[in-house]
Amino acid sequence: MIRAVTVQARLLLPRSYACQAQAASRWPLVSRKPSLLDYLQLPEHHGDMSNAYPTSELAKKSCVPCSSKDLHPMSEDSAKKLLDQVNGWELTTEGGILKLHRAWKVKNFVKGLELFQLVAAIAEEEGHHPDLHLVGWNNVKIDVWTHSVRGLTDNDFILAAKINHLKLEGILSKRANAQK
Ligand SMILES: C[C@H](O)[C@H](O)[C@H]1CNC2=NC(N)=NC(=O)C2=N1
Repeated sequence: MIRAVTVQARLLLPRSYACQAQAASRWPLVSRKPSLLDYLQLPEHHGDMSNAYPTSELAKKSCVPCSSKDLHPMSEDSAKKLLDQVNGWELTTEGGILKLHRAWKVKNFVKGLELFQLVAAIAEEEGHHPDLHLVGWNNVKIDVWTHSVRGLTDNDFILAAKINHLKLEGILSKRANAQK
């Protein structure tokens, strides 16, 4: 009985990637559900290393608690300087609040929810959460900002960089992304 409870608990609790890898290695391969690790990709080494390296550095960092008194919103200039480390993300301002924004077209509604699940696992691990939108059944939009300071902090760029390392081949609409 204890084993059954343990197994149930393992499936439900968010866990760090390393734990997940270890846990996944112990599961019978026959019916292993894809874990978050199946969707994580390390940045491939392209010819041009100009912005592959900084992004992986950013993605290796961890967010600090948003309740920290040392957290302050960064200026728009500071945010612009960090943008080249988070490919595909742009700055937007909504209600006077500076945010990071990115949009994807996914294969279908369920794949959009799968993407949300992958992002949620990172957010829970980091204690830092994005605003998730799934509109017109296959358009995912994600906004990232630090609510406690009503602006952008390093936490937001770390979260965006980690999201950028998700392997999304099976989730994104091939047609839409081929056009990019
Ligand atoms: C107590 C806990 O740190 C806060 O509620 C966290 C949760 N996740 C968060 N996520 C974001 N994006 N901003 C926050 O201010 C924030 N605060």
